[in-house]
Amino acid sequence: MSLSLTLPSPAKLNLFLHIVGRRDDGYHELQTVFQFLDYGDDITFTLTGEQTDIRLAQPVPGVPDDDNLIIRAARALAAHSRRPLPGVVIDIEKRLPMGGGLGGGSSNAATTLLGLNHLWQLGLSLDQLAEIGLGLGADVPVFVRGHAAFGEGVGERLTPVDPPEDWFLVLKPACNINTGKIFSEEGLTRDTPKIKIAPAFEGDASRYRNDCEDVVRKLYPEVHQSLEWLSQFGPARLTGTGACIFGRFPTESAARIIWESKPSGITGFVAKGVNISPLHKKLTELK
Ligand SMILES: C[C@](O)(CO)[C@H](O)COP(=O)(O)OP(=O)(O)OC[C@H]1O[C@@H](n2ccc(N)nc2=O)[C@H](O)[C@@H]1O
Ligand SMILES: Nc1ncnc2c1ncn2[C@@H]1O[C@H](COP(=O)(O)OP(=O)(O)OP(=O)(O)O)[C@@H](O)[C@H]1O
Repeated sequence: MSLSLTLPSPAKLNLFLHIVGRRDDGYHELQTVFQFLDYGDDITFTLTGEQTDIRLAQPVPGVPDDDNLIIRAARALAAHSRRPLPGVVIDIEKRLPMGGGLGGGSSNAATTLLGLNHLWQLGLSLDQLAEIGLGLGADVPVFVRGHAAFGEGVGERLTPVDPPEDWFLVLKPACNINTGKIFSEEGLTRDTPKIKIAPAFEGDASRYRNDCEDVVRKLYPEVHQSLEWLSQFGPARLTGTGACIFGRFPTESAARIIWESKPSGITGFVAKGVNISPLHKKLTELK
């Protein structure tokens, strides 16, 4: 077995996001479809001689190591296994914007859980890893399970779905949005009627929407302007609580033509929507 392993940590999109209620603990009940993108961070795990010494090769700017979801995931897994384990140095190549609604931190946690389960040869099931992941964040379980899904509850009740694997243009308006702030806004829609069954196909833009969008447009003019610009070319939507927005295109070249004409000052990327996570594809190849 190799002592070093590099694994993808992909982005997710919320193809739609409905807020259907609020739990007693204040958390919002959602209905959403998660699809992965073939674009994200890369994480390299290198085993060291020292016993259960878990550290980052370099910090993620703005995130103290003890708060980093990579470190928290590795420690949670080590605590669960309750035995001495080889130390590990973890190096991340960050491409996903933070606080963008692309689930970067949650994806990093899931890649760490699956990567170290493999390298440490713990043999935990996806169910066990998803449960550990849920303790780290509501978006972690879908990244652990690795299949596009209709998510309910706070996103932990997952039903696999297969939306079309189209191309997306993802734009990051020049602002950062705090998820907690959006969920605490008074004007947020919280009573969208529940969909009874997992949508077989998310193609009808008028039936499904992102309930955070109106509030985010009002608070962040940059997001409003980007949505107005992108919606000239077809339906444009917010992912998660933003700030990233996306448009869907049938081909890569169609998405790239629009990307070339984007207004200055906006960053972003073109990526393919995929129903099997690139993380799981890579792990299957290793077996
Ligand atoms: C919006 C989504 O990205 C959709 O996929 C996720 O539900 C966000 O999940 P997450 O990143 O794990 O969210 P956190 O960063 O833990 O949430 C920050 C804060 O947002 C609020 N929050 C979050 C998720 C949720 N379903 N209801 C909430 O009310 C809570 O006050 C929480 O303390
Ligand atoms: N490894 C990590 N990568 C990115 N952010 C991290 C990481 N560990 C902890 N964080 C913290 O998590 C916060 C949210 O980051 P993340 O990239 O997951 O946001 P997001 O894309 O909006 O996610 P979501 O869609 O789940 O709301 C960051 O602002 C940062 O403080």
